[in-house]
Amino acid sequence: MQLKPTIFALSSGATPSGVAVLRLSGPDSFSVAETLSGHLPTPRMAALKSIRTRNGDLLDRGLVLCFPGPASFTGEDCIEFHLHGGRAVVDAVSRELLDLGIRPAEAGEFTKRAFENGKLDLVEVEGLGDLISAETEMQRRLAIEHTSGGLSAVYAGWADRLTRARALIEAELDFADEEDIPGSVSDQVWDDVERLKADIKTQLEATQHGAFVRNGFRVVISGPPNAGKSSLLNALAKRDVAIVTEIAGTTRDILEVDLNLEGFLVRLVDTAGLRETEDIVEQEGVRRARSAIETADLILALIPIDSDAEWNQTSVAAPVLKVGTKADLLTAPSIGYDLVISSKDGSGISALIDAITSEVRKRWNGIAAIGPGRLRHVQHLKHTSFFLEEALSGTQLDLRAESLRLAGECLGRITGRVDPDDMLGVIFSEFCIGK
Ligand SMILES: Nc1nc2c(ncn2[C@@H]2O[C@H](COP(=O)(O)OP(=O)(O)OP(=O)(O)O)[C@@H](O)[C@H]2O)c(=O)[nH]1
Ligand SMILES: [K+]
Ligand SMILES: [Mg+2]
Repeated sequence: MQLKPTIFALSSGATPSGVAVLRLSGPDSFSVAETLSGHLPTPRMAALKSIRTRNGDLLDRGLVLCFPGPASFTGEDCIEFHLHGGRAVVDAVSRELLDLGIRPAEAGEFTKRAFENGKLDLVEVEGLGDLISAETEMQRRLAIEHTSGGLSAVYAGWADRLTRARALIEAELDFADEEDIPGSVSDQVWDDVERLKADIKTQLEATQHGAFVRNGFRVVISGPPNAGKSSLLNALAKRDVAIVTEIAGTTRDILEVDLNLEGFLVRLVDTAGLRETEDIVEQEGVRRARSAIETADLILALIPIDSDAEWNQTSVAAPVLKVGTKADLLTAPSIGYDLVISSKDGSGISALIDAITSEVRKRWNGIAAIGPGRLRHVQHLKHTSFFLEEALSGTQLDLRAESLRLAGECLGRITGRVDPDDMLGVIFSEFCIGK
């Protein structure tokens, strides 16, 4: 293992806090920890220690843990100091570490080392990032799947199948004249490649679905100017996020507020009122509003119940809820709306939240499996299946084998491990070529 500089960082949240965890990783971790806190405890066992400067001044008393590499998070020797979580305490110990030649870690540097030392693959790294930033229960569940290696194992299994297929095809190419190679392994290989392609198609769909858990279910609030869109956003957010005035054309930028509905991230999007206008700032607002509608999972089409405006955006893909607004202004029954609300007196708001939640559920129930929802995975999976199709439809065996190789490479990019040398091992285990 290549030796890198020793780094440290505050790994717990912002100070002040009950406990602050300072983490060190790298070849000098143990010697530095010994300088500060004396004899190190048994690996992975916490010990209460006095932490002192080199002059013997007491900085704090706290727990010290050591994790010898490679069985540590980063794969390097690691130390954790569990200090009292005061800013001055953390600063004093950090200063001492700097004086001892340890440098502050860059963002993600511990995880980067874990990846470089083979402790985590890219899928697990992404899962870890998602887990740390997870705000809803569904995001947590999705992320924990991907940190614990479940998905990596699926990809690794596919990579193995591809490697095997390629090895068999190349063996057929190389040793076609020899007698002890089974007549035609091709049929069996291509059957499996066909199955793999189907598996990847399923995974691709699941991965695209994951975007909805990871990035949120986008609910776009649309309608004519002054429909009460920003008022509704504020009512749902329970705070004054958007400017509300009686002037038509108040909102121009896209405004987003996140809600957590039954464990799902729901992203509410307030938009400019749709109308023809000479004002170039408002024109840009309307353009943004239209593009928000195109990426919506659900559209709330707001129309004041005392107006004769209509929702006429016909070519949208997402489901549309027609919401009559300003219900407090009219007592007569209103028809033609899915729901009627008043942001002023709050009527209908909880029914609207129920309706949004039920749309989220509907969407969720239509999903058989869920993947990480990352564009990177989607792209690599698409490329993989492109090359599988090339391999399946090709006529020349050597070119088909090359397509399998390219497919394997695309798959390998997902986990960050492209393993070209796996080939020989498989060839030798399948055939006794050397005899
Ligand atoms: N009586 C009543 N007035 C409302 C209600 N909701 C909004 N308004 C008023 O309608 C006007 C427009 O509200 P906004 O929330 O700014 O409407 P908007 O759709 O965001 O308007 P633009 O951003 O200009 O497109 C304001 O004067 C609000 O106070 C409501 O439920 N009842
Ligand atoms: K307005
Ligand atoms: Mg507005």
